[in-house]
Amino acid sequence: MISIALTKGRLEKESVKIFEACGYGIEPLKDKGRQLVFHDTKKDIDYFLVKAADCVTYVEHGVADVGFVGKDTLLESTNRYYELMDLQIGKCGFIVASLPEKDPFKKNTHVKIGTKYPTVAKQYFKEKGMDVEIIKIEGSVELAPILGLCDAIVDIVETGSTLKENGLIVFDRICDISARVIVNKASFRLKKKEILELLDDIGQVIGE
Ligand SMILES: Nc1ncnc2c1ncn2[C@@H]1O[C@H](COP(=O)(O)OP(=O)(O)OP(=O)(O)O)[C@@H](O)[C@H]1O
Ligand SMILES: O=P(O)(O)OC[C@H]1O[C@H](OP(=O)(O)OP(=O)(O)O)[C@H](O)[C@@H]1O
Repeated sequence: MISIALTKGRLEKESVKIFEACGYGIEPLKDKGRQLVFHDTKKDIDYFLVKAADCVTYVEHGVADVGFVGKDTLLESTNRYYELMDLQIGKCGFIVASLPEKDPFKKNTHVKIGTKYPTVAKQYFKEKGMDVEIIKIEGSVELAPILGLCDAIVDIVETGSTLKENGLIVFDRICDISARVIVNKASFRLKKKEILELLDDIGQVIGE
């Protein structure tokens, strides 16, 4: 038996599609109501639906053998797991953005960056040789430079419509993001055959 922690929300539907394409018995997840634990109707697999950061926690603690989670979340976490596959779903990117007149790279004084991703932001500006103040924000990050909480933001962009509708522009693209398969280190030793089979099945449907 293996257990898989799936990130609920944006990655959920596309994750379910992958298991469907693999021919797994994932139907219970398609009509789930408020249920959070599911057993595959064809394979010996349990699925849990969790928030992104918790997906990493469950995998690190070995409660889930495998996790499907965005690279954005992994970049903010520790790395006490194996990252074994790019699922090619949940594609988006990290950017630095602000109002056109608030270019953070042209400011000579103290620069404040609002973000849900402090580790990524800190690392990025450190590499640029800029000593910035990071202000942690939990959501609606685009509001922060508009209201004057910060000079610029580090956030996720997918279609670009949130930035556009709020009058913000991109000053730099930090990196691409997509969902990854992570695996608990001990599980990979103890359940290697089952996990490799799973990765092989997924790899075939996503064309890796
Ligand atoms: N436009 C996007 N905005 C945010 N995340 C996206 C986007 N497109 C893909 N993703 C991916 O989907 C994952 C889950 O995002 P989702 O918004 O569902 O949850 P969240 O970031 O934890 O936010 P919330 O606190 O609103 O649940 C992200 O970690 C990221 O990898
Ligand atoms: O480029 P787009 O397609 O417009 O997507 C980007 C937006 O999506 C995310 O926010 P989310 O919807 O997760 O809400 P949040 O503000 O609660 O983080 C992200 O933080 C951006 O605000």
